[in-house]
Amino acid sequence: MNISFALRVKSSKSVTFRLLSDLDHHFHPRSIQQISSVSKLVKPVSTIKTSTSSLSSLVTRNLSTSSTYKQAKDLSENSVKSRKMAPKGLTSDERDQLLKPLLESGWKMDDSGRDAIKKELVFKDFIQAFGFMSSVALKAEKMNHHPEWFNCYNKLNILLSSHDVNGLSERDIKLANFIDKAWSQINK
Ligand SMILES: C[C@H](O)[C@H](O)[C@H]1CNC2=NC(N)=NC(=O)C2=N1
Repeated sequence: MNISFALRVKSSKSVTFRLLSDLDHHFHPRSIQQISSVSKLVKPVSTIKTSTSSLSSLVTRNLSTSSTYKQAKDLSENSVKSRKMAPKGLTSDERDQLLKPLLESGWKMDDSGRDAIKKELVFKDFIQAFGFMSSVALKAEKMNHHPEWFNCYNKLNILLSSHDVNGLSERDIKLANFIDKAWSQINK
């Protein structure tokens, strides 16, 4: 009588062991020895399966309830949020690439020592100046980034800097470019 049994090994291919027995159904000692050495090496798939699933549920159960896990989770979420939210100033590369063209088109570095840019615009009259200010104001509000400006009749002095980084940021570049584009439309 021959007995065969299958064991699923890592490659998930089942390996069949055929146990040979002699006529009076005694298993050859070699077969017994073979089974015991193999069975020590490989757990039956069902055991592996149940242990894996119970292990994973055990881990999940522990993880989700442990306060350390929760703290770690909150910390990582906050750090992602804070990384997203943290305002940053202009890098030196950005100053070369983004600020330089503005300085060549009439913007000047503020001479009070602040890291800020300024520009004076002269309009036909007060109404044109105020209308321009209104269009810039809408953009500033939308960006949540506001100019510091002074208007006297048809003159408008604009200063841009980012209070939250105490200096120039990409938001100032963006608003300055918007202002230049709006100015060019008035002076077509
Ligand atoms: C509370 C409000 O969102 C902040 O003060 C915004 C508003 N507008 C701003 N404008 C400017 N220029 N810099 C800022 O840092 C800034 N921050």
